[in-house]
Amino acid sequence: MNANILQLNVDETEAILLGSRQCRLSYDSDLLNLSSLSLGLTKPACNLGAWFDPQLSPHPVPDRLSPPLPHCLPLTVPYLRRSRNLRPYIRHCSPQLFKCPSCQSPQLHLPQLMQLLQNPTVRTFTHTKHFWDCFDLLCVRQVLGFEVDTVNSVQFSNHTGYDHWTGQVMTANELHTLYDGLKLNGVNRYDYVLTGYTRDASFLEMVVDIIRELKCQNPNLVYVCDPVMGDQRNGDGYMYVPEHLLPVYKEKVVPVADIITPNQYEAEILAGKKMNTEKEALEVMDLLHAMGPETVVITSSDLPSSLGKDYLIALGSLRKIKADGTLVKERIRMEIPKVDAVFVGTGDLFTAMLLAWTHTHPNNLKMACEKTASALQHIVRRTINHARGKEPGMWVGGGMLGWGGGTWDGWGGLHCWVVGCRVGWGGCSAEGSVRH
Ligand SMILES: Nc1ncnc2c1ncn2[C@@H]1O[C@H](COP(=O)(O)OP(=O)(O)O)[C@@H](O)[C@H]1O
Ligand code: PXP
Repeated sequence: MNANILQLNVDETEAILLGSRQCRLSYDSDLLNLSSLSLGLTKPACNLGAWFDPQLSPHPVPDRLSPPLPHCLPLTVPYLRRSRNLRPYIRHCSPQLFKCPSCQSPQLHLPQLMQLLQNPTVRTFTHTKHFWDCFDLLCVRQVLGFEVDTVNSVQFSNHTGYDHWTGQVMTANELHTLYDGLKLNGVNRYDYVLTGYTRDASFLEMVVDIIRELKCQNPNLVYVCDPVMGDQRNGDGYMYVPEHLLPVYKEKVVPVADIITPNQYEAEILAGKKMNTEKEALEVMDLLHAMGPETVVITSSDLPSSLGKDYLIALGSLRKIKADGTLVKERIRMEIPKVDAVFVGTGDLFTAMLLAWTHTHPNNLKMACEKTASALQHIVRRTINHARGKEPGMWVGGGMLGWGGGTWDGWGGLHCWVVGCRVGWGGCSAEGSVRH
């Protein structure tokens, strides 16, 4: 767990039992014994998908798990391979057992990325295969089991943090045409809409119109807005979208959003107030709540951390009035170990993860934020290790999957619409994402 930067949550530790039906049925105890840990199993779930990552293989292999883990897992693979839906994902899988050279304990080696999807189908009208969107979509759709339709709000050569970039910006008319297609087919019912980078004011206004319409279709729709506008560089804020987008976000977009995920700079310009202290940060979040959203998460800030300068602070705030009229308020502060590099697109990933985890923990913002931050931490560390040559390529699969390790139940048929950008041509390599 330490190696994967996870903390044991005593209230909610998730365990997964893999094996043939016979093997699973033979395990009838309510307690799972793992080395010195005993986990009580309260809510079994089955057939939800499985992720294997060699980085996660327990070390040393616990000897009190029954049946022993090294025997159980290789048995599982042929069993899973028999399922028609799962076969394509595991046909290259050849699990092997080998002995750890140092301690001689049995180790299980599985291919680095093996994913079994709960909902393998996807209705996608604009397919994106490029880095950041690919990352977010993989994250939400493939790893966490959502069906996602994507719209490329822009298609750029690279991130706009670079000195030069080229590409196309989608117009409001083009977005409307796509949406019309969905409407004509009667497939415009979504559970979530997530928007990220956009740089055209009329496009943003069209997004708002569409969200209003989608909310009529499904009054429970949750709109998650990452108001991507700018960031701090060397202590000064700067915009990477045209400045006239700010009033559109303030007056039109944020008021229809349910969850917003600005960074410190974006929170300050939206609220029209600087946050130099935690007290001011809480005031900024209150101002943002007053604009509309029930949930505000400031994804990073340079507020001082009690743990020292190597930590960055993220803040969350939930403010909602329940049906009985009572006001629910929750504030969260996370101290996140800083990795000494500048990452781009982490905000996108944070928002995608938060969407997924608030879905799983609708009444527990703290848990959703912790799981999101944990994933981000794992991924930025792997990214930097890879960039420094300490880890092999294709970290994306291992990084994302390494952190999950749980079971997810009850996620059938959710639809999510992502309006974001398509950036870069580098495929899933880490180099494109780190600027020193
Ligand atoms: N240098 C870093 N070290 C550790 N974590 C980081 C770093 N940069 C980003 N992150 C992670 O990514 C999340 C979002 O980053 P942030 O910079 O706020 O996004 P953006 O400015 O792109 O919206 C943070 O909450 C943190 O978990
Ligand atoms: N520029 C473009 C083209 C982007 O796609 C994004 C992320 O969506 C950004 C800037 C903002 O990136 P960051 O998450 O690093 O703030």
